[in-house]
Amino acid sequence: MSHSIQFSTPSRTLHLPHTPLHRPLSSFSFRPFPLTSTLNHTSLRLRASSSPDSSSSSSSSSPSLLHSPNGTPAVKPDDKSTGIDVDTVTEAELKENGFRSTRRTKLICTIGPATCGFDQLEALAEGGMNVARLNMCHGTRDWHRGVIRSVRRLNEEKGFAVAIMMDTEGSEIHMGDLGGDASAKAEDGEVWTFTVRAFDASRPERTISVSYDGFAEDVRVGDELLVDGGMVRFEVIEKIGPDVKCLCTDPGLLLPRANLTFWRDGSLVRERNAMLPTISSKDWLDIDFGIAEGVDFIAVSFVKSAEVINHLKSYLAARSGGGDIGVIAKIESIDSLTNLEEIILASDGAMVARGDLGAQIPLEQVPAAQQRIVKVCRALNRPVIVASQLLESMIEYPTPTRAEVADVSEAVRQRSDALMLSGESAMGQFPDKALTVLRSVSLRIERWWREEKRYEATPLPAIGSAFSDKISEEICNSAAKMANNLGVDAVFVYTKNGHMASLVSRCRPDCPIFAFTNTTSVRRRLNLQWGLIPFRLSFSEDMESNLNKTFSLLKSRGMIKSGDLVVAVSDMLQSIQVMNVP
Ligand SMILES: Nc1ncnc2c1ncn2[C@@H]1O[C@H](COP(=O)(O)OP(=O)(O)OP(=O)(O)O)[C@@H](O)[C@H]1O
Ligand SMILES: CC(=O)C(=O)O
Ligand SMILES: [K+]
Ligand SMILES: [Mg+2]
Repeated sequence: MSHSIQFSTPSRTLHLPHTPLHRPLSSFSFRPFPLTSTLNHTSLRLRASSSPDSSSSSSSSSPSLLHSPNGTPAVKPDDKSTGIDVDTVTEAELKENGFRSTRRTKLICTIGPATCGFDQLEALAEGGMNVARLNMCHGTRDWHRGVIRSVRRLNEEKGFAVAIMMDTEGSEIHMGDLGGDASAKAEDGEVWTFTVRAFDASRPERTISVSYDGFAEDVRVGDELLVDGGMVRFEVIEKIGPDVKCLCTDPGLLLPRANLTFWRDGSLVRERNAMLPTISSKDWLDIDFGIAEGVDFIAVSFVKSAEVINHLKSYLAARSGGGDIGVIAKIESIDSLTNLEEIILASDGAMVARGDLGAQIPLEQVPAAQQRIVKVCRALNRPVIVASQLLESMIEYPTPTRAEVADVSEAVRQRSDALMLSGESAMGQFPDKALTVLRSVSLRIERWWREEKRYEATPLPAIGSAFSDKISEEICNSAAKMANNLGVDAVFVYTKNGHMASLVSRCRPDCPIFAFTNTTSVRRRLNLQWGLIPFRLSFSEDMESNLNKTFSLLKSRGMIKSGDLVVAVSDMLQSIQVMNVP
């Protein structure tokens, strides 16, 4: 006995015959309407009815149904029964503890000198890295190319779907590199020279180069100069041509290419900054490099408005043949907070870049800004990353502070999609340990959330404007609700462009979401989103056959077992099915 719920119009009842193969408990199927003028007269009617039970011949499982990211079967030719590509970490997690134990919060590692080797990258992937971030402020393009290719090789050889995020330098004011030094210590009372001169060879003692030619002109004696949002502070005491003499008033560690801001009478000086382009000419060259190397995301630093995002997206569409690269807006300036909603709507995701944000607004305002950005992203269905200083002390020490653990917990509790390591993984002494901390804290807080049954009080606003989008949204909302209420083991989502998967993820269901998609690039991009376990699958239009194949492949790998309860949705046939794994 099964039920189906249908959509109907006054003129026509749309009913999709359901052919259950796996003893479905129920099925709800409907198709999006063609977008015609009859839409205005559309009424929604829910009706329980008997579903015609036809014995469709299920196709037997194809050994290479699920492919590795490069499109080749991830199995050895002699292992025909297990043609499924999944990374070892997910597989082990699923086998050991079942669906419920998998981590939902995604983890991003900035790659730098501490982690750029193949073995180091592999250790990070094994440790749960979902996305590798490359900060174009540092390193040469050759260096970045080497990292990108290593990650790709890792994906191909081990079945990982680690995505690559390229982060633009932007044209804000920052220090130069330190002539090869990893850091420099500024002590209280010392006088340092900030200069727009370039050095030929070695850096003169207590001298720092500044990226912005107008610097010496713009600062005034008496201004306060903040490195990295106040990690080190100076007071401008004298200007001599291109050199600015500054007295250290708050000592600390100067890191290569650290951000610089200057303050006058308690306010950030930003007139000149506002004239600088968000995407500099160097950034455009980096973007071309990113397109050529096939990066998955471009994170745009110091976004001020939606315009620059739209501009970049149309450039990418023209250059890379359409939406293969996701554009992430970094929220790290006052302007980006002012124009938050329009920026997020224009983007494919956002980053709470707390490092620079904390240099532009008072530090005590950063937590509220973070909460707001996370909420807006969730409402508008864009993945959101919380970044910077999550485990800063772990650059030097093997254990985090209690405060850092509390900060990570809060980001997970806010249900952000991803957490990001910067210096901890790029140049810290304990990159693997920092990743382990992110992983274990995420798992613990996620479990706490489920145990406490802390469902969100506020419903998610409707976002789609086309009617078929609205249907997708309703299907995903309902599927997630059913998954929670029925206590199912997993939601399966079959999606071509990833949109349905993101809609399910947005609901943050209690169970993990297995996202099956037929392109490698979509698979990697889904790896940024909360709760999604992305697979590549060459699926057909026939959902029953897709399900059958998936079940047998996952079962043969011991990743699911008979009796597991699954809710399945798809963007080909807009339907919800609930069934036990046969
Ligand atoms: N590719 C790299 N090569 C060398 N060092 C790096 C690299 N990437 C990061 N680092 C080091 O890690 C530190 C922190 O990382 P990162 O600069 O990405 O911080 P961030 O505040 O997130 O950057 P930004 O605000 O510029 O995007 C840097 O100061 C630098 O010392
Ligand atoms: C990540 C970054 O750019 C910041 O926190 O400033
Ligand atoms: K950057
Ligand atoms: Mg920044």
